[in-house]
Amino acid sequence: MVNLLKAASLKSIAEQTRLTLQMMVRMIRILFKLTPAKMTFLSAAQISTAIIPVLQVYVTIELVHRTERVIQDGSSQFGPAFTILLYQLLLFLLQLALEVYVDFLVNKIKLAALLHFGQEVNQKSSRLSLLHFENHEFYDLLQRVSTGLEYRGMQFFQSFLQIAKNLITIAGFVIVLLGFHWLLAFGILLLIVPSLYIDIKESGFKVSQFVNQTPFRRRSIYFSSLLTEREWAKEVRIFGLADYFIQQWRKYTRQNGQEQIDLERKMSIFKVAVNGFLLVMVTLISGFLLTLAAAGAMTIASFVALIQTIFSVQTNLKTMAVYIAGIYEQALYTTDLFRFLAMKEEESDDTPKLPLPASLEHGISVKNLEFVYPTNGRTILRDISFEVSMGEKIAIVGENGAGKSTLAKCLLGLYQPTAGTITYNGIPLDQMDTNEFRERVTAIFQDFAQYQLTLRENIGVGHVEWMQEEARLQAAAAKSGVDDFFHELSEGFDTELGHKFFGGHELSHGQWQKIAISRAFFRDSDIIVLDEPTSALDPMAEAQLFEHIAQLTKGKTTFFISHRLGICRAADRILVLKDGRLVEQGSHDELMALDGEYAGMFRTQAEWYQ
Ligand SMILES: Nc1ncnc2c1ncn2[C@@H]1O[C@H](COP(=O)(O)OP(=O)(O)OP(=O)(O)O)[C@@H](O)[C@H]1O
Repeated sequence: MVNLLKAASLKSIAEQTRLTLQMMVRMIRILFKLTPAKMTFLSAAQISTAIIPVLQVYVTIELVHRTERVIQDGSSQFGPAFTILLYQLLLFLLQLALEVYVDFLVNKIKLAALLHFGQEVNQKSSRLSLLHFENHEFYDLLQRVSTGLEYRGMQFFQSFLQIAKNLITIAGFVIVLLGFHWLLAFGILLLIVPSLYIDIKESGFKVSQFVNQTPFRRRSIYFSSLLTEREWAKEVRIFGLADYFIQQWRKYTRQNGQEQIDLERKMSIFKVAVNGFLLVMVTLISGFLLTLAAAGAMTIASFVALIQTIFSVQTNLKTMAVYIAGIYEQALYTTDLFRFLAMKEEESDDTPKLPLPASLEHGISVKNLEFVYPTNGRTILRDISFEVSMGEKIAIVGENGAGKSTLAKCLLGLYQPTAGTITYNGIPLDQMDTNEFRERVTAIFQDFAQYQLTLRENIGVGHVEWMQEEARLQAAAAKSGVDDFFHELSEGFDTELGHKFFGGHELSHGQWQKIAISRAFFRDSDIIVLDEPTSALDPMAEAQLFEHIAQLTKGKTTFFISHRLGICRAADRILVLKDGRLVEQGSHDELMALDGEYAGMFRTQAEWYQ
């Protein structure tokens, strides 16, 4: 720890201070912009409470004076002494009222901050490229910025106000002390330096520890969720995993907790030393006061009040050091927040984006497409080229891991190709207005969403503006086979689905998949991508769906990925991927005649049905 403290040079404190001031100004500006009136009242109320302790010193001096007179002259002096007691009561009541008011304002501002920063973080997450979600460091950062958002700005501002308040109080006390002897004031001011230094250092260590511990904290949360969430409950029981997961959870939780305790322990040695030094200094200053009293430089009343003042200053200094350290800590967390909010969004450059033409008569063209996952640097798609005419039904097939889903994500603009181009009607995907493009495409993935919401919302999110249109909902439900179990839903489209809220109606996996498919139909877009759309459907439902798909997607360009090669017969063209390369393409009959990769896979599957 000594080395740690040495390493934390004054230069790094200066750098930390610059960053802290920068973050503080930025954050406080945002809060004033969000709730100008409340922030102004809060500042005024906090500053008013700062003056009260200084007034209390004068009231105490006066009270001791008048009490002396009561002792000397008897009950005739009772009235004036009582008046001072009343003043004291009034000051306490005023302080109480201000504190209650401050609490109320703080809660209001905290809510405004939570709504503001929560929205910013959520909005940013939704606008970042999908690739960030493949990166563990991104999840670490996301976890750090989403924790305690309501406190971020407010703790900053409150610490700032508390420091200002304490400074005003200390300044008042220093003026009181100066009235007696300059040395008293000087000695008191000297006390601030060591406690401030040690607290700022501690905050720096705590934040870097918090950052370093994030992956382990996420691990511990993950193990806890494995034990508490329904998704995993079956396997945990069948495989008897509870003990193992609890052990793992304990391991990470204990490791982080122990490191924190170790840091506290090491810091506490320094803190005890510094605080011990402060107490010795306070005693010396009090001793000096005693010598002043002995020299007849002050009355008993002043002596009592000044002793009280010196101890109050010491408490105030300690509090202030804690708040200053808190500000440094907040600044480091806030840096994370602003870094996250400044991350480059999917569509961040200012070059004007091209609109997607109403008719896509020139079709889709993929040329020399290559894709490398940045997370592991592996080339997943290489040199893929093909053309698709509007209205064509394209099946994409291949073994597990061949790159089918990755290709679908590239076609949808969710992943940017590392090399090569994808054009829609001659316009490269990266030059197109993303929002407009996404309005024209729809996709259902293997891991489709099961929204724990009503059936209306589950289908309606395909096109939010149409969510209340019963006829459209019914049509989409009929096309995907949701009709088959609609009668089981007590509230029709307004039935809550899923187990998470309001005792919702739980569905089978295949029923959820039908709903996901109706969402795609509900959107009514020009281009449809279905990534294994029928994996959970029974053979009858699958056959029905494919009959429907042919009609429903009439005039629409459809890509469907499937391992069930039987349904590929319905496709106009089949693209066969192998190890990230396009090895064959053609109709079912053409590929069977070619007797290559596809024919081999088809025959193997067919054997199972014979
Ligand atoms: N997020 C990722 N980061 C790194 N590599 C990935 C990621 N997702 C997939 N891969 C790798 O890319 C390759 C292709 O995966 P992809 O999901 O596109 O295959 P697929 O043909 O759709 O497979 P399946 O039939 O099993 O669904 C696999 O080798 C996989 O390991």
